[in-house]
Amino acid sequence: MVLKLKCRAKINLAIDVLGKREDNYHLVEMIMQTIDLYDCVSIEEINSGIVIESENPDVPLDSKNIAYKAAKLIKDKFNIDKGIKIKIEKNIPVAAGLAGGSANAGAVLVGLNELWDLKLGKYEIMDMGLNLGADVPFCIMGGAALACGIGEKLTRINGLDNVYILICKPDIFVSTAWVYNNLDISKLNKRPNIKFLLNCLDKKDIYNLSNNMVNVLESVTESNYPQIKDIKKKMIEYKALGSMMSGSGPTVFGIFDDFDCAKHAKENLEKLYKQTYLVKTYKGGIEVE
Ligand SMILES: C[C@](O)(CO)[C@H](O)COP(=O)(O)OP(=O)(O)OC[C@H]1O[C@@H](n2ccc(N)nc2=O)[C@H](O)[C@@H]1O
Ligand SMILES: Nc1ncnc2c1ncn2[C@@H]1O[C@H](COP(=O)(O)OP(=O)(O)OP(=O)(O)O)[C@@H](O)[C@H]1O
Repeated sequence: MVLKLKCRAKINLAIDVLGKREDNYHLVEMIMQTIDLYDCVSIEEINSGIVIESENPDVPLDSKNIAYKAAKLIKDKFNIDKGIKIKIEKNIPVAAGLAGGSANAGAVLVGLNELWDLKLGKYEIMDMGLNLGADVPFCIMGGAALACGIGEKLTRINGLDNVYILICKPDIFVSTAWVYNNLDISKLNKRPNIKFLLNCLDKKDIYNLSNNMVNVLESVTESNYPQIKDIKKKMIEYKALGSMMSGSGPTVFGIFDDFDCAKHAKENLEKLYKQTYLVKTYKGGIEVE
């Protein structure tokens, strides 16, 4: 039996960093939003081992793949001696700040729970996901959330409802660890007002939301990669209500209230940056087909 799952990318509408834990992970306050840009992950039982298949050359096919780690975690925890073949059809840009790998890992946990009838509840799966990465629990939950702790303490919130999001990823590689390690918390001059932004979401005021988004990681990535400023400037020129870097970057997103403006922006940005996608925000998370 082959089980097929869709797993979606996220953007961050706000990121604040409040401190650092002893293990060097940072304490954050973030607004997370799922978007309808998804990878298709199919899983199939085999006799032994963990096999990863993907046609995208940027996706590792060995134990470095976070989907491999997810399968190993389940196999070890439940002493399962059967193997698994995981096929990843990538649509989410890799190393983008969109949590594509985390979404794949989430899909494997959700899929194996079903395939092997493990009877884990959603929160148990999310807890297991945290062992793989800070973004994994949110990818499993989906929709929109306020994320605290290192990103795992999630409170469901009213998110953006069917709003156009233009995603634009410059062709550069940014390491999440490098960005966090180069952030000087004592020197942050602009921080998000999370309460205000949550209030905007409650009132469906996407104009004030778009104008007041802040990601404190942006200045770190931006200082090394001028493309980020360039894309943000162009998004606004093309009439985005607001534009910001997602996660640790380098993807920049723009929020649009008008389809024609969003389409025009896409057509122009993709001449310079080929990984440009026009999508909408999404209410769900991982879905079994
Ligand atoms: C930037 C975001 O994508 C925003 O949603 C997340 O905070 C990062 O989540 P992620 O990529 O799932 O993070 P992980 O794979 O767990 O960690 C990658 C690296 O990022 C740093 N890291 C991550 C999350 C966090 N709260 N503090 C950190 O300092 C750590 O150096 C870690 O070694
Ligand atoms: N299943 C996977 N899909 C994509 N990349 C993967 C996967 N497994 C491991 N990787 C490795 O992880 C790195 C980060 O990829 P990913 O697409 O998850 O980044 P991201 O969007 O920045 O994630 P996040 O926002 O959670 O930090 C890549 O450089 C890639 O080599």
